[in-house]
Amino acid sequence: MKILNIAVGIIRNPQGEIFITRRAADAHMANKLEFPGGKIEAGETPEQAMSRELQEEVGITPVEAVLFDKLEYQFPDRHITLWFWLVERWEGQPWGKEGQPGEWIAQDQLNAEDFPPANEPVITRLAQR
Ligand SMILES: Nc1nc2c([nH]c(=O)n2[C@@H]2O[C@H](COP(=O)(O)OP(=O)(O)OP(=O)(O)O)[C@@H](O)[C@H]2O)c(=O)[nH]1
Ligand SMILES: [Mg+2]
Repeated sequence: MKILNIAVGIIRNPQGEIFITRRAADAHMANKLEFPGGKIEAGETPEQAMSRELQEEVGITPVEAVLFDKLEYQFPDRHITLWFWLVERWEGQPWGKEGQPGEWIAQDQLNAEDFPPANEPVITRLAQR
């Protein structure tokens, strides 16, 4: 059983839109929408991991991040702990730096079925506000 610790960023602009990317066709949860992020490496805090991943994947540097939620999820082959950081201040402009499509989506238009199942409580919370 794989144990994964993941930190992701919910990048939200003043219009209430969130920057979402699409997972690669050959990745776990292929073609699903996702919040940019990835595995927390040894010696990193969850916030440091999120910040590094946002620089690597979407080319921004978070200036401030607030923990939005922490969830556990059991897949058939892996157990994941997900840290969701709300990022409303950053430097740079997010884009799909690794070739992945990225787009701004109004948070009340987000659809839980488009994301990995672990994200469901977070999508529900975001869609309500
Ligand atoms: N990035 C991201 N991963 C998520 C989300 N929800 C979710 O269940 N996951 C799962 O968390 C894991 C994240 O892995 P990842 O592929 O982004 O990790 P990474 O960037 O370090 O990838 P790499 O090591 O292949 O370069 C995957 O198993 C993925 O399915 C999400 O919203 N964003
Ligand atoms: Mg990733």
